[in-house]
Amino acid sequence: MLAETLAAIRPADQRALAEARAHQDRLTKPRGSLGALEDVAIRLAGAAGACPPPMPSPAALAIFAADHGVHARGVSPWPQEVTVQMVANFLSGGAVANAFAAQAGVPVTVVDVGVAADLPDAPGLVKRKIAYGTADLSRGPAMTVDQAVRALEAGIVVARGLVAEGARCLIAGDMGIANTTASAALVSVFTGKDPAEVTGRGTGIDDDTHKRKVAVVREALHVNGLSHDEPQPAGSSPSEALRALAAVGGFEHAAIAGFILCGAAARVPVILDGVIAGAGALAAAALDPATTDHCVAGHRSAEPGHAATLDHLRLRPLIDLEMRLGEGTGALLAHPMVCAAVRMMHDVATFDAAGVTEKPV
Ligand SMILES: O=C(O)c1ccc[n+]([C@@H]2O[C@H](COP(=O)([O-])O)[C@@H](O)[C@H]2O)c1
Ligand SMILES: Cc1cc2nc[nH]c2cc1C
Repeated sequence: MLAETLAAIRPADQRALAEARAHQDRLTKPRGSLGALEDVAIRLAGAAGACPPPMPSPAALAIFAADHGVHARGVSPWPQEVTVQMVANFLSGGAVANAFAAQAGVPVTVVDVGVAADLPDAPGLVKRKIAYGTADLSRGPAMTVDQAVRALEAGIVVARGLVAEGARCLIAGDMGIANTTASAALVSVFTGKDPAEVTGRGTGIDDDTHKRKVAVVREALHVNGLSHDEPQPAGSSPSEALRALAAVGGFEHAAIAGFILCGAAARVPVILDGVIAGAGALAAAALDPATTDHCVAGHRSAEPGHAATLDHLRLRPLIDLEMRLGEGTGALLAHPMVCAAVRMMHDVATFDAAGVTEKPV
């Protein structure tokens, strides 16, 4: 299923990109006056291979939840059971993601890919547990390659299902206590930045804990034979990318990578959230660099590894509100902006059609 998905991914269509740029310039507004929104509209035209691109609506949010063996190293101030408790909160509609999703009119699916507890069946819950949390990435590989592939495929299956139900925009969210440690390790490996530059304070840690967290990320790279000095060259070796993802990632990172790959293969745009979704996108891009052409950066998280991620992927975030929650919240806020950008391509009159005089050249 992974190979089939990778084989279906195409880069941005150059003709649609050129057509979209030319169309933008004929619309009744000064050229460039919509700033980054113009880039989003053009980007989605390239991704869809059509100008104007289809409306990225309705959207669907999937929150991938999992636990992390590295929690035992004291890298998060929160107890591990908060992951399963927040899953219950998502399912009963009480989390921030639910409020933002309701505001944006987006349905929420929660996917258990590795929560360290058994979950009862519930509407809105997809059960694809690979294991009860990863192994401690600072002592050895967090996942086997087989587990990583199964998590990637869980993300693909979820994305396929949402697209089959009519979603025309996918939003990737996450939940997993300690997952900013795995994110930092992935960001370091895939961008080549030193762990000290890309390891942040996650849910909020003091200076001593932050020092320990950086050391844990360094150990994780060392023990797994990975180096930030030799980042996985994007796409040049999918098997090395997969090994790196398995070694220092989490089940939710792998599932998010699969979710993004499936969106790209189906030509359905994916709005990325914060550093966890970003780390998943780095892994997806390392498996096939064309994947990024189908992604929009919803926001920039306060987590330092996220800025490094967006720079590496050459993605410009739509929103920067110093948020660092995850769950898909930043991407949900960006969705109406992405829709507005595309609607502009459909609805705005050209200078010719509206009889508005163009600026003399
Ligand atoms: O999305 C982000 O950029 C982000 C930044 C910091 C924290 N989080 C969330 O906080 C949790 C992980 O934080 P921590 O400190 O336990 O590693 C996890 O559930 C994430 O969704 C998310
Ligand atoms: C309460 C809480 C909610 C979250 N949502 C995403 N990560 C989270 C981490 C905590 C601790």
